[in-house]
Amino acid sequence: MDRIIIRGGRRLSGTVPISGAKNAALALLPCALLTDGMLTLSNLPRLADVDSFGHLLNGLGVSTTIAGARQTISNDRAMTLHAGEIASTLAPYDIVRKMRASILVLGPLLARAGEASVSMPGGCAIGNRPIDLHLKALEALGARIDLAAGYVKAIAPSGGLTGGRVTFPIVSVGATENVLMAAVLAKGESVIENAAREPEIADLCRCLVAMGAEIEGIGTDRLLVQGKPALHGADYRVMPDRIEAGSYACAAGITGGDLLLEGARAEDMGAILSGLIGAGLEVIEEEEGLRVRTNGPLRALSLSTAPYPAFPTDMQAQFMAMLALAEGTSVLTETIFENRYMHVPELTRMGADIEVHGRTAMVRGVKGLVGAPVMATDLRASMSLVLAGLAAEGETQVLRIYHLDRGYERLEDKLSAVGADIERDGDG
Ligand SMILES: CC(=O)N[C@H]1[C@@H](OP(=O)(O)OP(=O)(O)OC[C@H]2O[C@@H](n3ccc(=O)[nH]c3=O)[C@H](O)[C@@H]2O)O[C@H](CO)[C@@H](O)[C@@H]1O
Ligand SMILES: C=C(OP(=O)(O)O)C(=O)O
Repeated sequence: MDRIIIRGGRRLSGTVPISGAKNAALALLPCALLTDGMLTLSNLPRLADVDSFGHLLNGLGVSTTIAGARQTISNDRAMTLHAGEIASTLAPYDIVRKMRASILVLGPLLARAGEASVSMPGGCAIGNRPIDLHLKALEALGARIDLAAGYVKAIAPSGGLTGGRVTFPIVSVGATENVLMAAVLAKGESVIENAAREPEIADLCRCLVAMGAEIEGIGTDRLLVQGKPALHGADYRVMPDRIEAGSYACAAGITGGDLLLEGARAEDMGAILSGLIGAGLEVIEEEEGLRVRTNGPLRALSLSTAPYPAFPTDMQAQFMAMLALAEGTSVLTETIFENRYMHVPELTRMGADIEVHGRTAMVRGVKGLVGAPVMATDLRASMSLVLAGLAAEGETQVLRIYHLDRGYERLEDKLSAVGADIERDGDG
């Protein structure tokens, strides 16, 4: 198993190309199931999750062809997906357990093929992560759902799904995406209230519209969908990854650096940028992207995660690493996932002073961190350890980096190019 070795203490400066967004790509890929036309997705990041999703779709009868792959650091990979027919409606445990987002084939399969059997994703390191809201929303469109032997078995009525009203009791990104992809092929009108407003949902909506769907309220918490009998193929470019961009912004902050995040979009990153500015960084919108640079010492701040447009849970761990070196005490509150502080004991081993009480973490800034072998159990926690390693004195080894490969494209290449001393080693 690979490990990442970082010798810290170098100031980062230069340009980091921001890849297509993992969380947008994982919602766009299943759109291929909604049409017998060709869907071409460009700016698709090279990530383990994207590959896994491709394999999942192949098993359902979707052909996937990579086009325009340029072997350069600035990613521009396109994939053409074609589901002439749905060959299978089964999403097996072996793939779903690797990638929770596999549940996003449920809505499209039901809508197009009238049935689906998808392994229950189960919990994961950051929390319990139930799928009850996905299932209730699909039931509101007429689906009959049974849980048996670890699988969700869903069947549409004989005439297909019908439009319905869905009011989510809490905001769920995945459940909003699933019901949206079902509603675009349901008969009649659907209303989705308290929909998630994450930019990745708007990206999904825009792709569906390009495929012939009719959706009003894009970017708001009330989506109105007029179902269509069929959708057609389209070409769509995946939005830039705001979480990857935010992570590299923290790399600039923690190393006292100056990075141009090429392709990053300020309009998707309001709360992240406010957090960076609150921590004492300078953020400048430039033609090519966002420049983030240090402007004096890092400052403590208080952050609470919540659904978009508030501060994203997917940035909490990276900010915590950066704030571990800020002047003063920061208070971070995690309101989305019940177990998203697994980086804390590892950061503490590197010299951070962090105390967790329930959902709140008190981060008392320290003068410096010290390199150590560390291990994390999820994607963003792993990134927080990489960030800590970039600033730490001496060598940090990050183990179990398969988590990083799920969500950060060419991490070592991108960081080396801006001055980090980082390498991947094959024996971790
Ligand atoms: C692939 C993808 O896009 N993943 C993102 C997506 O995950 P995901 O879509 O899984 O997250 P949700 O927005 O659904 O989860 C939000 C909260 O709702 C709860 N919940 C969710 C569904 C449900 O049926 N029942 C229920 O109780 C969850 O346990 C969690 O506490 O949004 C999260 C919150 O922004 C991000 O951290 C993930 O990176
Ligand atoms: C939690 C995340 O992803 P997923 O929902 O795919 O586990 C993430 O991207 O931080």
